[in-house]
Amino acid sequence: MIEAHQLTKRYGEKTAVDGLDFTVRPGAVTGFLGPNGAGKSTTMRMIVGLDAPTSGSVRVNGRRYAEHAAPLQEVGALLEAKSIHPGRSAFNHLMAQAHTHGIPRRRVDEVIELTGLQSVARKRAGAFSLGMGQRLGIAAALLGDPATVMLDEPVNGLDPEGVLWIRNLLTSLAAEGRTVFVSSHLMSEVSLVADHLIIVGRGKLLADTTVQELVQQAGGDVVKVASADPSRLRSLLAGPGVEITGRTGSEELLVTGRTAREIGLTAAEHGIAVFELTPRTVSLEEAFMDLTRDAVEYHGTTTTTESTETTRSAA
Ligand SMILES: Nc1ncnc2c1ncn2[C@@H]1O[C@H](COP(=O)(O)OP(=O)(O)OP(=O)(O)O)[C@@H](O)[C@H]1O
Repeated sequence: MIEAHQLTKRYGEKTAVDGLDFTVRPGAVTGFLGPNGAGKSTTMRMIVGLDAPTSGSVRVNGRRYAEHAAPLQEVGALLEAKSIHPGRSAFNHLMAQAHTHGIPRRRVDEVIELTGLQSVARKRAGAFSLGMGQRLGIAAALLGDPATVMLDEPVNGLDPEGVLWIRNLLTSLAAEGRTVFVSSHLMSEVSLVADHLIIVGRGKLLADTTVQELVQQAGGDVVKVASADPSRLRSLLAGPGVEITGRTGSEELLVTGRTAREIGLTAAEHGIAVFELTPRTVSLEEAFMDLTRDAVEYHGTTTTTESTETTRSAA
């Protein structure tokens, strides 16, 4: 369990983390999302005591990191890939850590197997590919068999096989009842593994939600319907919780709050010919971008110039 309370970090004039309140619970994967520079890495460094909060606090499994007698057994973290002595073998790197923390050699063998490093464990870590380096970092994070596992951008630069491996690992760690906290700036990646989402922008909490709720908030599922009589269909479909958008003069309507089946049946009942009926799920990426738009530091330029008219009925 990770509990942040009004967690704040300033570097001079810059507020990197701004009054964050959140709880990361055991038994689930929680995604920590935000655009570049949102404060994710700074937050994670404070969780493991590598940076001190300017104000506020963060606790892991009920205590501040420094208050734990055996912190490696409480929280395992992958914060920066390849922060390893390049001349040392993977095995020796893990053994050195195990020694200093009173962890038996058996556990070193276990994490080497768990991360699929058996064949390269005796090779110099300096010669490792990015993927192997990530696996070694994860092996080190899991060494203390910690109840809380925290990974900063673990899939960065990995090939598809490595990405899949990390996804499966995160899911199984959560299934074992651990607290799993994983950061990314890619919604598409996190949504595949995370049950819960904590979204930040410019150091502030933007959402503490689930994938499903986020889609709902972003307008839920939309159905596109093209018909012979859009204005009649529009009034037939109107009702509580229904939103209908359509360009003037177009035969297409975008409907939220009615299923494709309901729309098809209504059209058939009233003899309105339908040319197209397409359910469209709001992409998570769109929902995420909507939420973080104001928090992104550097924007590209895009413009939309469609004129639309909206029928919205009160829920
Ligand atoms: N040691 C530091 N000194 C000064 N500013 C810092 C320091 N560390 C981070 N920052 C600033 O704080 C903000 C948050 O940075 P942080 O690395 O935590 O963001 P992030 O969400 O992890 O971003 P990314 O996805 O790019 O890694 C950024 O504007 C960054 O420039």
